[in-house]
Amino acid sequence: MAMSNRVATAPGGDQLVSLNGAGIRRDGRWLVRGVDLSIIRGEVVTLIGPNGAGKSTTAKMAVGVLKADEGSVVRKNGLRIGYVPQKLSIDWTMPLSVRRLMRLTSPLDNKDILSALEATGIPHLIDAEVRHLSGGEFQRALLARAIARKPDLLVLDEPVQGVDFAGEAALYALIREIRHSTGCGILMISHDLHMVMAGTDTVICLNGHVCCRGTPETVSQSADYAKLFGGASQQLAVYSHHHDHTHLPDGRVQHKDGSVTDHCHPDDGHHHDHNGHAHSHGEDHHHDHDHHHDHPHEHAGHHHHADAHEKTGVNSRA
Ligand SMILES: Nc1ncnc2c1ncn2[C@@H]1O[C@H](COP(=O)(O)OP(=O)(O)OP(=O)(O)O)[C@@H](O)[C@H]1O
Repeated sequence: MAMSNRVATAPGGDQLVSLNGAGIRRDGRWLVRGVDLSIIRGEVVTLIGPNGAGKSTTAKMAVGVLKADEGSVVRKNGLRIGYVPQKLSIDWTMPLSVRRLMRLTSPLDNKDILSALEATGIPHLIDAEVRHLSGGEFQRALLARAIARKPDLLVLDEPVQGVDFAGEAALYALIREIRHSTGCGILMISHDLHMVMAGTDTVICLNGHVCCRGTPETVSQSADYAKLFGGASQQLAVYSHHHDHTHLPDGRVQHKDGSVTDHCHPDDGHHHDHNGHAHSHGEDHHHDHDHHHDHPHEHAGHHHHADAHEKTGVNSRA
């Protein structure tokens, strides 16, 4: 039986949002239930879980787009939230510039718009048509829109969908950098397990309920996690041990000693592609980078473009 959502009172300490036994019920079925989670300033919490596990539903409860049918959701008074939803509904027949997209959900002056676009690496696209953006550029624009509000809490629902491999790494690096420079808390949903592990404090594994939680290391060793993710869980440990360089938004590579080069070093830790297989540097990896610099529309991942646009549009609640 659904209980009423308790009136929000400010959580203690530095807690930005806290869900306690929160659940959403639709058409006589619990989409997700019994979710306990809280996020403090500077913390990155990542939700993982299979399709339909209730990750987006949980994010929407945290943001306030959905009201919990059971349990409570408490947001800090005056909390500013930057939200990148998984799906947006944009009318693609209407002309819409990046600048206007940024202003749809909050009043922003040109300076704020430009500095957010600079942070996500696409200031040159400020007057570009949104429908002409590549998948990765579109995600960067959405992220810029979310950070331009100078949020205390960033909620990112699959922020790298449709983004090619090099762009994915760069966007995750950017998200980590935003956390460090602003001290905001981040609630993130991701399917890219190996990618998020490096930048996550707490992982919550959902499957209609919280299946397991803890540090990335604890969760990756949990039996429940292994059951849900099978083989992918094995490859994760390999990645986290070998991650020693970061891809910057402009495609260059920052090494653990702080130096920046155009490409990876031959002895850099290996990445994994989407199947979790390591690939050799100097082959497809260089290829990715060259394309990243010169032909942003010809990325290996460009086939996601239409899909990303189909799945995403503007959500006025963001
Ligand atoms: N308004 C709704 N009415 C009925 N069912 C819904 C509604 N919204 C979501 N669902 C169902 O709730 C379940 C959880 O959806 P949710 O979008 O939260 O999953 P998810 O973990 O984010 O999945 P994915 O990884 O595929 O994005 C799904 O089975 C979905 O079909």
